[in-house]
Amino acid sequence: MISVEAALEAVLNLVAPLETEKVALRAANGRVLSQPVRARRSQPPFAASSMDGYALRRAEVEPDAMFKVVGEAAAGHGYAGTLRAGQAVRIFTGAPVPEGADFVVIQEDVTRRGDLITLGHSIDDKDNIRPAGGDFTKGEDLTAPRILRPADVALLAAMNVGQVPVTRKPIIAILATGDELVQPGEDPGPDQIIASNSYGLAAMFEEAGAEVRMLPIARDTTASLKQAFALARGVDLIVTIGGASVGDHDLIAPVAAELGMEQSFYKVAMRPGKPLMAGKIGDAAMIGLPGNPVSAMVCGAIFVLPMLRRMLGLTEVHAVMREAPLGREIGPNGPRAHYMRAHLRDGALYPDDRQDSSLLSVLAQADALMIRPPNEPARKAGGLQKYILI
Ligand SMILES: Nc1nc2c(c(=O)[nH]1)N[C@H]1C(S)=C(S)[C@@H](COP(=O)(O)OP(=O)(O)OC[C@H]3O[C@@H](n4cnc5c(N)ncnc54)[C@H](O)[C@@H]3O)O[C@H]1N2
Ligand code: MOO
Repeated sequence: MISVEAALEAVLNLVAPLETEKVALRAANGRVLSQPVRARRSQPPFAASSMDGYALRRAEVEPDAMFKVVGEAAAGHGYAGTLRAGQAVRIFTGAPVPEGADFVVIQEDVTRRGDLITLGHSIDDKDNIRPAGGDFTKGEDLTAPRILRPADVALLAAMNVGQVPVTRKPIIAILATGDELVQPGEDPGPDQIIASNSYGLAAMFEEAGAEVRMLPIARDTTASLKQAFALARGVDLIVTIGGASVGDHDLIAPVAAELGMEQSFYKVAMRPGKPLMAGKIGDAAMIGLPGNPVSAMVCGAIFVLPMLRRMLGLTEVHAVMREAPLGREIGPNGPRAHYMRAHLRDGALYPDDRQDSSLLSVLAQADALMIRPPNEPARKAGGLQKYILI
């Protein structure tokens, strides 16, 4: 049995960043920008008014000063001429500030009669002009790698970038095994249950940027498993669920070995998740998750998501570790690191009383996995406890 840390290092060594593809800006949200992208223009491209009012010369601003309105500048339609002494140009938000002007008086501070304006008595010092390139300048980079958020998409659009270089989506095959399993919506026999893990894991991986190929459920026979593995050809990562333990029907390890799997480890000092295995089958990485639903989901979060992030070319691949005070006392931990389903209440962490690895209802209600190191002694409430959000 190896430690969680050693297992994490081993699974990360099984994968590498994938190649770049270009996608249309409309398809870029949530993808990982793989290379820096250069702004193709400055924004704003010209000094622009930030208010509706009158453009004129700052040096001429004083109470009761009068100006002649000689034209108009609107967004998309600038004033072609040059402003001279005693002149003003009617201007609107977003319009280019005319040559010769360096100040915009908001219209609330002006009285207009015909084409003459008179300034009021309390004009702000602020020029109401956004300088050219004040947001970004041509040639400036949006740095990579980063997961593109809606704000990044807006920025890329403003930079006039229509095609975005992103990391190709990792393709993950999910292979559930077990005679007891049927798909949701089917009619289970009296000894059967629904293959819930595949759906939870698919959702988890897709949310993190993978393309998931859901394989048919393999029966507990060598032939059925081999058939399912064959359907996984060409994927980047094969995730098996169940059949990982030591029972007579736990066939993942022997079948994977027959298919040429180079195993990097089997069994991790972690709870839940002990019978985890990982390795390579041909060019694909493979990770075998335990079948218990909570074990599968916890191992998905702790091991598969970091693998996925590495494939996506991200540099921060590990789950974000946080700390909060423990809300109640807890007994001593056993020899495996314990990933306990916990609730966050008023900033403190309360582990659920029920920690059996079959309880999806408890997992679904939990906010966090609090992480206890192996053999940790009993602890009182109040001390800081490490956790990750789920
Ligand atoms: N003698 C021992 N027995 C077990 C040990 C052990 O060390 N010695 N380890 C236990 C631990 S810990 C775990 S975890 C499980 C893992 O076993 P497997 O990975 O072989 O999983 P299965 O036996 O196939 O299934 C366990 C459990 O999960 C249900 N299951 C399986 N797949 C799915 C799925 N896709 N969706 C929903 N539920 C699923 C399955 O019906 C079983 O109830 O082994 C312990 N045993
Ligand atoms: O490790 Mo098992 O995953 O404790 O239920």
